[in-house]
Formats: sequence, structure tokens, C-alpha cells
Amino acid sequence: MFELLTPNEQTPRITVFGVGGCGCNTINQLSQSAVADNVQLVAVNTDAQSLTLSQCSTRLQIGQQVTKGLGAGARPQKGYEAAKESDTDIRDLIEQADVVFITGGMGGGTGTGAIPFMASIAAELNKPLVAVVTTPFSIEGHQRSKIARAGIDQLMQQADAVIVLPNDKLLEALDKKISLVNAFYQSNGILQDVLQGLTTTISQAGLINIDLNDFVEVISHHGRAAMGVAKQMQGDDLQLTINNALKNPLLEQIDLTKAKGAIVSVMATDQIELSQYNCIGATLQQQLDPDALVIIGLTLVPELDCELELMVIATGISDESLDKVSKADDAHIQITSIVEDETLNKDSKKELAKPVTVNKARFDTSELLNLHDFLKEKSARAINLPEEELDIPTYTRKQTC
Ligand SMILES: Nc1nc2c(ncn2[C@@H]2O[C@H](COP(=O)(O)OP(=O)(O)OP(=O)(O)O)[C@@H](O)[C@H]2O)c(=O)[nH]1
Repeated sequence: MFELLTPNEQTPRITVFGVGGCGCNTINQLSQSAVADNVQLVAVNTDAQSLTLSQCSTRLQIGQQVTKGLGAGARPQKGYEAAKESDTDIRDLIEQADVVFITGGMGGGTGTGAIPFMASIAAELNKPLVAVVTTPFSIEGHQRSKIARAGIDQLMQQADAVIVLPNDKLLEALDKKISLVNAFYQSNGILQDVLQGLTTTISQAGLINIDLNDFVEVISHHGRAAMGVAKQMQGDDLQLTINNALKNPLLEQIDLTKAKGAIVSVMATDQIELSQYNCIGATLQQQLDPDALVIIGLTLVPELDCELELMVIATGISDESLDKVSKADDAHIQITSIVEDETLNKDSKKELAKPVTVNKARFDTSELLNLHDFLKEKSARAINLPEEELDIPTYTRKQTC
């Protein structure tokens, strides 16, 4: 049953913080689009120069003493100290909000260090908070991934809901031939859609409103959150659109049936039929845990470029559900190394040729790098060479012997 409500008397005040280079870029793009009056955008950075370029009306330079306005140099500890130095300013801004969103890229210094600190202030002030963060592109290397992972672990302890959007996944959703600069710009467009969808969903513009308490209830399931988006063009099958939203590349491969709650934002033209709306609710209810709280908000957008647009945010996903996926038939991929090193004896070759199994659901580049380390170490043990030498091709190694 869905209830038609009149718009909120008191529209919640939403503050969206864009932290660090990536966060500020996203917030900048967001500020160029139509943002509701109840949404305040705040650009936060240690880098003074980048802040001067920001088009946000509220800009906060953090850690002037610690960083001298020069950025955190990819050191999260510096980002953390910078945020701590500006504790009072951050606290003042968070205090004014009913709901807080924070966005930024994990893997550098400012975002990775400052975002968990800001989330801890929101928790202290009892403000519901959703963090939307990216993880680095695989081409950025192992070290950045490692920094990002540690930052996300810290953030998970503080924030109500953490939506992690791997930059590689954002890229998958875009045209493969895109240039890198454009990839950044367009991936920010996706972040912008996520934030805009969320803020619109809890603002008063919706025909069927999601009220703040519902929103808080759904996001207060601690743990991972995941999201999917899909568009339905004229004549498309609605069921298919819903399934696309659940299997969207932005949604990691997780078992949604274990989600404890979901917020669904539907944007449609005024041609939407009640049967379509009911179909969305019924389909999602079937896919999720029967006890999950599913909240659906509808916003009419007359100039929408499609029939309807769907955004699903599933919250309270436990690690258990990730494990469940790993038990699925195709959940593992096997990687077999081809061993052509003639210096190895038969037994070592056999040992090295054993396939290594990697969890496909969680397979990411950092895992590939771990695998690379693992294989290197394994073969170092087999032929008793120092590990670092294994980066030298066998042919060259032989010549230097
Ligand atoms: N999608 C997207 N990702 C970005 C963008 N800019 C940076 N990133 C990602 O965010 C990570 C952190 O970069 P920044 O946000 O520039 O770093 P920072 O938090 O400002 O930290 P410092 O530069 O060390 O002070 C990078 O490793 C990239 O993966 C962007 O515009 N869009």
C-alpha cells in the first residue's frame, strides 16, 4: 500500500560536503545543475588554489596550519589532522543540517583522512549521514588502492551508510573510447546523479514523499549500501528496467535479498500509471528480504528524457551476503600461471602451475595485484631467488648471472 502525502511542512535541510579534489569536482558539477533551496553545497579542501576555482557558494579551507594550503600530499594522516584543526567550522556546518551527505575520492590524503573524521562529528551530533565515495582507477596503482581500503574501513565505523563506487566501475558504465579527462568529468556526472537522486528523494518535490524519518530508518542500518540506476525508454519492459537497476554496473555483485532496507527513487513524467508504480513496489518487495523496509518516492519531472528513471539504494548489507555470492556457481575464477622458467625443477613447475582461485564477486584490481605479489612470492620460494629479482625477466637474469 502506498500513501499519497502532501508535501512536507518542514523540508529537511540537506548539506552536501564535497571533500578533497574529487569531492570538490563533483560538488562543482552539482552546483551547475538545478539544486533545491533546501540543499547546501559545501566545498572542503586543504588545497587553497583548488578552492578558489570552486563555484560553490560555501567553501571551507581546512588545516591551514597543517597543510599551508598546499593539499595533503596523498597522506591521509595529514587530511585527518587538517580536519581536526578545523573541527569548529566543520561542526558548525554539520549542526545546521538535518541530513548530511559527504562525497569524495578515497586514495588521496584530504578525502581519505578528513571524511571519516567529519563522519565522526556527524555521529556525535546525531545527524544521519550517507557517504558516497570512489575508489581509485586500477591504473593509479596498488598504493592508492591500499590507502583507499583503509580509509573506507575507518569510514564504515562512523557513517550510517557508505556507498562505494569504484572508479573502474564508473568507467564501465561509460563509453569505452572515452578520454581520461572526460572519464573523470563523466564519472563525476554519475556521482552527481546519485547525490541529486538522493537529495531530491528526501526533499519535498516528490508527489509521493519520502519523509525524513523513513529515510533515517533505512540508512541507519549500518554497513554497506549499494545502488543501481536504470532508465526506461518508451516501449521498454518495466520488469526489465527494474532488473537492470538491480544489476547495474554500479551495484557491486551482492546478494540484495539480504539488504535490510531500500530507498527507491522513481522519476517519471506525468504519464506514469498507477499499475507501473505498483509493479515497481511489488517486484522489489519480491527481490528483497520480506522484512526489509522498502521506501519508494516518486517525483514527476515533465521534461524527463525517458519514460522513467529508477534509482535503488539498498542498505544494511552484511559481509555474509557477500560471502553468499561467493558460493554461487560462477563466483570464482581460476587463474593458472604458465610457467616457462627453465631454471625450475619439475616439482616447482607443477606447484606453480596449480590454478589460483579468486572470488569473482570481489575481484578487483587490488586483488589482481595481491595475486601478482602472491605468485611472485610463490615462485621466489620455489627457486630460492630474492623476491625483487623476479621482476627481472628470466632471460635478462640469466645474462647477468
Ligand atoms: N571520479 C572521480 N574520481 C576522482 C576525481 N579526482 C580524483 N579522483 C579520485 O580520487 C582519488 C583521490 O584524489 P583527490 O580527491 O584529488 O585527493 P585528495 O583527497 O584531494 O587528497 P590530496 O590531493 O592528497 O590532498 C584519486 O586517486 C582518484 O581515484 C574526479 O574528478 N572524479
